[in-house]
Amino acid sequence: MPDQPATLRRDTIDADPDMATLLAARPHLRMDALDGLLFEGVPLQHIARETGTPVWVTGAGTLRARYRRLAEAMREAGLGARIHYAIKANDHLAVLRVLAAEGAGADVVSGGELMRAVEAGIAPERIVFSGVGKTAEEMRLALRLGIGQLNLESAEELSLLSGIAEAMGAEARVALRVNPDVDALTHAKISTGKAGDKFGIAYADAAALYARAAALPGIVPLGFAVHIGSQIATPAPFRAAFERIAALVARVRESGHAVRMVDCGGGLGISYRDEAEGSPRAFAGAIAATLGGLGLDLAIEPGRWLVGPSGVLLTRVIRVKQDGGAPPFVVLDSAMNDLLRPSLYEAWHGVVPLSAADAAGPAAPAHLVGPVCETGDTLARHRTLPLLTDGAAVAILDTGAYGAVMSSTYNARPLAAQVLVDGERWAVIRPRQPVEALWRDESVPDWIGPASPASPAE
Ligand SMILES: Cc1ncc(COP(=O)(O)O)c(C=O)c1O
Ligand SMILES: N[C@@H](CCCC[NH3+])C(=O)O
Repeated sequence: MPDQPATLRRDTIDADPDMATLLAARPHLRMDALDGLLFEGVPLQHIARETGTPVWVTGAGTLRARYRRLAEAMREAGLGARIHYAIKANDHLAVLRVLAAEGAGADVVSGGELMRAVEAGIAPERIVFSGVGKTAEEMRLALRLGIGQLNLESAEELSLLSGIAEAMGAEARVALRVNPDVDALTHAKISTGKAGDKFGIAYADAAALYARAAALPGIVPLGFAVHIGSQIATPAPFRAAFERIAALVARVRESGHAVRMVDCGGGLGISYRDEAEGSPRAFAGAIAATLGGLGLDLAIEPGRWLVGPSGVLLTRVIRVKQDGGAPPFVVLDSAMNDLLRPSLYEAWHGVVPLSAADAAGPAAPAHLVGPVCETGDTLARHRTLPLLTDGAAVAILDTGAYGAVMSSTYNARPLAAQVLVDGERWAVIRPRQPVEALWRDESVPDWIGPASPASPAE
């Protein structure tokens, strides 16, 4: 009889793909005999030494190359689809600027993201505002700025927006986000298009709501939007969702309403370990096969696929804590407050030493954990990794999406520095947060009084 549930007893070690295999799949990374791990043209050990660790590194050249691959796949499929980068994945102004220079618009989910996108120079008419909880204030801001489109997720939101637009004498260009009830075949926490998920308007209600939107003051219905989830590896779920949207478009048009556009959302997955990377061609093919011949303006909202592989997190070993005969705990100077994905989704990220000197021996079982006071504070658990000793520096791969943006300062850990690499150049794009910044905006009411000089027992 097991004395604990199986999930708690897990002690098997997953074999990591070898480093050569990991690097071969990532053309922006290369191990050089002299300079160690190069990101584009920059030795990562220089960055780790000069800025300290942990530090997030993003590659501008890599971002551009990925954007171009995606845009090319859309063109090849005969789709003039606009690309609205989902800035939640990585909203640093420099990242936004690099992608905007390539022609990207933005998909935002808050007033803050809207203001960030505008601050980065993205024209408001190239911005789409999604999300289930837009406030009246955010709607006013969007209309005041002249946003391109609001993707609405409920009848309640539609009524509110109509009233606000009418009062402002504005016209809100709107798409209805539909929940197609399709299984995205991804992690349950990042599935968004199944009935019961909080996102989108129930498929059965969408046609009637569109007709209502057409009759409401201040509302210009453009079409529909769909986004079924994130980290989707195969085209089948996309295709299933787009087929349902195509049927909806036909039905709504038959009833006499114009449908001009469909926003096909994001969700294209990347290869973290050895899974297949989501294919832009297959994604574009799924759109073309279902929505391509309908005379629609098309748009997509990719996040992870563009930025995920374009970033790494550099971190250093504080100490190796032996655990009897069990795999040691390699305690890093980064933690779940920096990179939350492994703790939140048991996500797997590749780990590569920054140079030969950072690997003290052949691969051995280990758990890579952070210093945060949580058992779940793990970055790479149950792994076989090159032998890491105190002071060794490693890169945690594919952290460009949902990495720095999901950081917190839990355990009074300041936000890590950020660096942008571009070919052989690099620059700090956000310094490490000074620890004093953590309490700079806090105040203690006068009536609380000073701290006691000694404890009551003394
Ligand atoms: C509405 C919407 N669009 C786009 C995205 C971007 O998704 P991904 O990063 O998986 O491409 C998301 C996040 O899941 C989203 O909620
Ligand atoms: N944060 C998630 C993705 C959420 C996508 C946004 N709806 C991840 O890291 O995988």
